[in-house]
Amino acid sequence: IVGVDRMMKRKSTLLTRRPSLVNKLQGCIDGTLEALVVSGHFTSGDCDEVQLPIHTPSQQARCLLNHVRSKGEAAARVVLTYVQQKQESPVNQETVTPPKELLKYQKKLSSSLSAQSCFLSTYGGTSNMPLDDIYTEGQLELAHDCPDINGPLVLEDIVSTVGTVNKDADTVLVSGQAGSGKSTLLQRLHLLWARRAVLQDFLLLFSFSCRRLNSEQRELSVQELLFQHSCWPDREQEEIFQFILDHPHLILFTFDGLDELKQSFSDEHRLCCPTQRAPVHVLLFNLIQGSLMKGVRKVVTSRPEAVGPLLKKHLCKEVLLKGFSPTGIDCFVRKHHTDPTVAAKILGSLQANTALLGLCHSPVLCWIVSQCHMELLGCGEGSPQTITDVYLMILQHFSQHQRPLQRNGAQIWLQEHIETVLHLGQLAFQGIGTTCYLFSRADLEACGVSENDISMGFLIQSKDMSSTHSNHYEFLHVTMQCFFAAFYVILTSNIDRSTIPKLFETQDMKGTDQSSTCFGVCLTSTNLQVKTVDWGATAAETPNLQLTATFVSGLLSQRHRSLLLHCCPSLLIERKVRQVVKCLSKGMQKHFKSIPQPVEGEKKSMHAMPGFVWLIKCIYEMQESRIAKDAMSKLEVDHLKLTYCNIGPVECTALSYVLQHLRNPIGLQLDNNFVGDVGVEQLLPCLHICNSIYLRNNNITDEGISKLIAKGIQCENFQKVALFNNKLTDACTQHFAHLLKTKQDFLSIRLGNNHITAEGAKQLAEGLKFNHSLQYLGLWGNKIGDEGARALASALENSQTLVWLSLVGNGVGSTGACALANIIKNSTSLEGLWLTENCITRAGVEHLIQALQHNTHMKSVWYVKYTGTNPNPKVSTVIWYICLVVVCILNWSIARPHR
Ligand SMILES: Nc1ncnc2c1ncn2[C@@H]1O[C@H](COP(=O)(O)OP(=O)(O)OP(=O)(O)O)[C@@H](O)[C@H]1O
Repeated sequence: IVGVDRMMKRKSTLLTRRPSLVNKLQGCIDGTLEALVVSGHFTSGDCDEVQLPIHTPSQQARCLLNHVRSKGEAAARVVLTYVQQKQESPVNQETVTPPKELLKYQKKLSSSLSAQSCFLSTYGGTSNMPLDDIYTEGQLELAHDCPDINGPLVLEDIVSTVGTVNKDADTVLVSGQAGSGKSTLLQRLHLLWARRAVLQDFLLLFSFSCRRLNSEQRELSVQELLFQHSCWPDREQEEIFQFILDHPHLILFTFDGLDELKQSFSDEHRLCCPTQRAPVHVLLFNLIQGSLMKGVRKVVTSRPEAVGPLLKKHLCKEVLLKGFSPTGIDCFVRKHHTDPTVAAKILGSLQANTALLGLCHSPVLCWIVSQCHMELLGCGEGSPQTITDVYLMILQHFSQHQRPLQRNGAQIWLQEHIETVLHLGQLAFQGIGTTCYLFSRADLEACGVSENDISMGFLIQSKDMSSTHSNHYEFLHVTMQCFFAAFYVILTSNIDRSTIPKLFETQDMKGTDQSSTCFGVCLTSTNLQVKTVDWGATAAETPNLQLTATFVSGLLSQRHRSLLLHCCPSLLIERKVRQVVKCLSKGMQKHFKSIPQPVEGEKKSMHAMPGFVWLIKCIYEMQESRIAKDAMSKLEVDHLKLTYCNIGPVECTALSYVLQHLRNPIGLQLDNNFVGDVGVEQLLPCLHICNSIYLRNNNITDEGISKLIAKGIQCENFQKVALFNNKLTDACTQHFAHLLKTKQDFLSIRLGNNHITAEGAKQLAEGLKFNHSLQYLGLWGNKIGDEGARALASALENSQTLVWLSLVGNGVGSTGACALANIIKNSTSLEGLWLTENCITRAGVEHLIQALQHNTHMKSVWYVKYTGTNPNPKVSTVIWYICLVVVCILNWSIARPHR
C-alpha cells in the first residue's frame, strides 16, 4: 500500500503538493480562478462553487484543487504555473535605476560576449558556423523528480526558479557527458543574453571558463576576477562594482567545465570579503557556495563524475543535459546541410545503421558524422559502428582536406600524416596526463607541433576576452585530445610499459582519494616535457582517461590493425593488444569478484559500478566476439542491475554486444536511464538471454515497444517486462495483446504511469482472453476508466493464473469495481487487487466486499480508499467516512487467521 501511495504521489502533482498548495493558493484564489477560466478549464459555475461565501479561504483552496484534479493534467499545470509566477515575486523587477556608467559597461560586456559566442568553435579549423544557424535544442531534464514539470525544460528554465530544491542556494549545475553540449548551451545562453533576448532581469552576465581559470597563477579579488577575466569598465570601476555588490540578484555568473579545474571542489577555505585576494579556485568555490556574493545567480557546467556530495549540498538544482533526441539529430543534420538531398542521404544512412544513430545522440559525434558525410556515404558495408570508427573518419577527413592522398590505397592515408598524428598525440597525451587542455606556443614546440600540423585543423586558437590566452591553443574538442592521446599510446615505442595497465585501472577499482589532485600546474612547456605521466587520476580526470582507454581499445581492434601496421612494427602492436585484452579481462574479473553471494532464497544480483559500463564499452570497441565471450563466461548472476548508470543508446549497443554471450538467462534492470527507442533497438540482440527486462523511466515510445515485442515473441526466455513511466499510449497495447496471445508462458506486464486509456485496456483484454499464463498486470497511473476496467475484468474473470492486478489511479468508478469484483469471486490465484486513488463509491465498495466474502484464497491486502471528486462536498465527506468504516472492516476481516 505504501508503495502504491508513493507511486501515486509522483504521478499526481496536486496530491503530493496539496498541503503547500493549499497554503499558497489562499492568497490568490481569484487570480487562479481567472487563469483557469481564461485557459478554458473552468466555467463560471466552477468558480461559484469554489467561492461559496461559507467557505473559509483554506476550504476554497481545497475545493479548487479538487475541481482541478477532475479537469486533468493541463488544468493542474495552469494552477502550478500561476502559483509559481506568483511566488517568483518580482524581486528583480524592483525599480532599480542603474547608473549611466553601468549601462555603458553592460553594452561593452554584451558586445564582447556576443563576439565571443556567435560562432561555434568546432568549426574553427575548417569553416565558420554561426551558432544561430546550427544550434539545436538538447534534451534537458531535472536531476530530481519535480512535480511542477511535465516534459522537457527549455533554456530559460535553467536560470529560473523552476525545479529548485534548495531555496537557500544560488548555484545551478548543468551536468552531462563529454560532448553532450554543455559549453555550447552556455554559449547560446550568453549570445541570447547579449542580444537581450532572454534573462533580461540580469543586468550583467560574467562568463568564466574553468579551463582558462586554471592558468591564473595570481591571487585575485572578486573584482579583479570579474573585470580581468571578462572586460574592464572604461570608467568608474568602483561604482560599478559597488552596484554589483548591492544588487546581486541582477547579476549572473557562468562557469563552464568545473571538471576541468585542477582542484576538486572543497568548502574548507571560507572567504566572504569581496576585496580580499585569494587563489582563483578558492574564489570560485566560495562564489558557488554563496559565502561570497550571496544572491548572485551562478550556472556551473560539469561532467557528472566530478560532482561530489560536497558540491551537491550547495546547489539550488541540478539539470541534466542528455544530448540530442532523435528529432534533435534530424534537426541538426538538416541545419548542417542546407542541401536537403545531402541531409536526407545522411539521415537515411543513420536509419540503416542504428549503432551509428545511437552514437549521434552525442552532439559532438553528430557533428563529426555530419561533417564527414562524403566518407560516410561512400563507405557502404564498412559504415562506422564504434566511437573510434567515427573519430578515425574525422581524422581521415581533415587529413585529406589538408593534403589529398599522394599515393593510392585506402590504408595509407594515416601513413602519409603519421608525423602530424604523433606530434599532436604527444601534446594530447601529456596534456591528458596533467589535466592540461590549453597549450602555449612553447608547449607546441616541445612536442614538435609545426604550423603544418596546426593547419590540419585539430588545434584551434583559444578564444578569450582577456589577452592572456590569445596565443594559446586547444584541441577542437577535448574528446579529440583523448583520441590523439590514444594514438600516441599505441604508436610510440618509448612510452612506459605500465602506461596501458594504468590507463585501464578505473577510479572505482582503485579507490583513489577523490578529493586530492595528483597533478601540478602544467601550463609551462617544462611541465609538458615530463617523460612519464602520473596517472593517479582524480574523479574529475577519470572520464578523459577512460575515454582515452576506450580509443586505445578501438584503435587496437582487428579492424584497424592493418591501418596501424603501415605506421609501426607489428610486434609493438601485438604486445599492446595483449596488454589491453589482459587489462579488460582483469577489470571484469574484479567486478565479478565484488558480487556478494545471494541471501538464501534470493537471486544472485549484481549492481554494476560505473566502471563496469566503461569496460563493456571498451570490449565493444575491440569488436571481437572472442573477447566478449571470454569476459562473460565468468559472470554468473541471475540479475544485472544498471539503474541510474547514464545508459543511453551507445551504452545499450555495447551492453547488448557483450551480454549476448552470457551462458544463463538474466533479469536486466535498466531503470532510470535514457535508453529511448534507439536504445531498445540496440538491446534486441541480447533479448534472448533476458528472462525479464526492466526499463522504467527511459523515454520509450510505442515505436520502441513494437520492436521490443516483435523480437521478444521469438525469445524463449523472455517472460517479464516493466515499463513504468515511459511515453506509451494505446498504440502499444495491440503489440502486448499479440504477445499475450502468442506467448503462453509470459508472466508479467507492468505499464504503470503511461498514457493508456479505455481503448488500450480493451486491446489488452483481447490478448488476455487467449492467455493462460499472465500473473502480474500493472496499469496504475493510466486512464482506463470504468470502460477499460470492465473490459479487463471480463477478460480476466476466469483467469486462474493472475496473482496481482493494479489499476490504481485510473479513474475507475463503481461499475468498473463491480466488474472487477467478479475476478475476486472466481479466481483461485489472485492475491492482490490494488484500486487506490480511483472514484469508487459506496456501491462499488460493497460489491468488492461481497466478492471478498466468496474468496477464501486471497492472501494479501487489497485496499480501497475513496479520494475521487464529488461535486457536492457534503456528500464527499459522508462518503469519506463510509469508506473509512469500510477500510476498518476490511482490515479487521483480513486480520482474521484464515485470511
Ligand atoms: N546544441 C547544440 N547544437 C549544435 N551543435 C552542438 C550543440 N551542442 C553541442 N554541439 C556540437 O558538439 C560539440 C561539443 O559540444 P560541447 O563542447 O558543448 O560539449 P561539452 O558537453 O561541453 O563537452 P565536454 O564535457 O567534453 O567539454 C560542439 O562543438 C558542437 O559542434
